[in-house]
Amino acid sequence: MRIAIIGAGAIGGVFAWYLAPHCDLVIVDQWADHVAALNRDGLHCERDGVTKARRVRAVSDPALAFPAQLALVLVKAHQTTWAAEACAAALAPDGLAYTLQNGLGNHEVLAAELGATRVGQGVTTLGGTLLGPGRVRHAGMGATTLSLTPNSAQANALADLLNQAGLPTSITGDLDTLIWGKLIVNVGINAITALLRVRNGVLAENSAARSLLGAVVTEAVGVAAAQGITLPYTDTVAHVLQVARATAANQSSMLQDRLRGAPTEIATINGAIVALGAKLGIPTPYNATLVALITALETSQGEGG
Ligand SMILES: NC(=O)C1=CN([C@@H]2O[C@H](COP(=O)(O)OP(=O)(O)OC[C@H]3O[C@@H](n4cnc5c(N)ncnc54)[C@H](OP(=O)(O)O)[C@@H]3O)[C@@H](O)[C@H]2O)C=CC1
Ligand SMILES: CC(C)(CO)C(=O)C(=O)O
Repeated sequence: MRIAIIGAGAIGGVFAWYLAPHCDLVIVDQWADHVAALNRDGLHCERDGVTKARRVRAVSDPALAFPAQLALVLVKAHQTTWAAEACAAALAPDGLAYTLQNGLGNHEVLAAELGATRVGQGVTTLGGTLLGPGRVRHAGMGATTLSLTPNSAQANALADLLNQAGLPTSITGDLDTLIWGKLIVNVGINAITALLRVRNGVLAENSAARSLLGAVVTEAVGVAAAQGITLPYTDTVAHVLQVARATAANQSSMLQDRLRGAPTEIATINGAIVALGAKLGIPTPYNATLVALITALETSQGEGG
């Protein structure tokens, strides 16, 4: 089976490293130095202090990945429009794209380009860090869950392949619970750690940060409830704090973006809560404030910010 990894940053790189010996894998990435290093030296993955390299094929032109049966979309949200076009060029006419990105709205961008019957969705709790061109760190093994839709046979084939490659994967028919379960963790942790410039564990230890996290998460729970979405845990704030403790030493992905001056995924995380809240008539002032602060930081670069 030919699989295209669209975006081999931190998490795309980890998926690529595990999948490489198990399928005909092609990495599609816009970062020319990364593509060159991958083709020249292989993909280096560090785990628990040990680094191993695997041979991979990487391309900048998505048409060179054609005809892929499956594309795993693992770019940051601001690159999803590019990823949708890359999928259209890389996929065989009956090929499917699966997005495992965080946040809301990426599925819709892909579906607008490919058609909803060619886009699946999932979440992953794997942890990854991009170390440099051709180099990633696998920061933690986690579960990946894929939607049964739009094609159960393809979903099962992909899950089998990922399990065979050593990445624990299951399938769900309840996509909303899956997506919102992960979204609310990111809503509670990412923007606050990025603003405070702290690792995740601080949110559980510091009482002021903890109560801010509680307020932000409670708004998101209200937005989920208003849509009839069942969350996968009963005490949502306690769950998010537990994730902050479990990933205490991590720099959240939004903090990492801020530290390297890259665009964040604020619009598809806290911004999605604000947009849906406005549509449903639910006030979300804490989330709106986080969106405004992160947006101000992003747009003040070069202005003494
Ligand atoms: N990292 C994680 O542990 C997890 C991430 N996710 C989600 O997966 C998706 C992808 O995230 P992630 O893999 O973290 O993204 P990364 O920030 O690691 O990489 C995304 C892209 O950023 C560009 N890039 C990164 N570093 C550099 C650099 N130093 N110089 C130039 N370009 C650079 C590359 O884009 P380009 O090719 O355009 O240059 C790269 O493909 C997101 O939706 C994220 O929320 C989900 C679960 C866990
Ligand atoms: C779970 C968490 C918060 C881990 O850092 C994450 O998904 C992220 O940083 O985006």
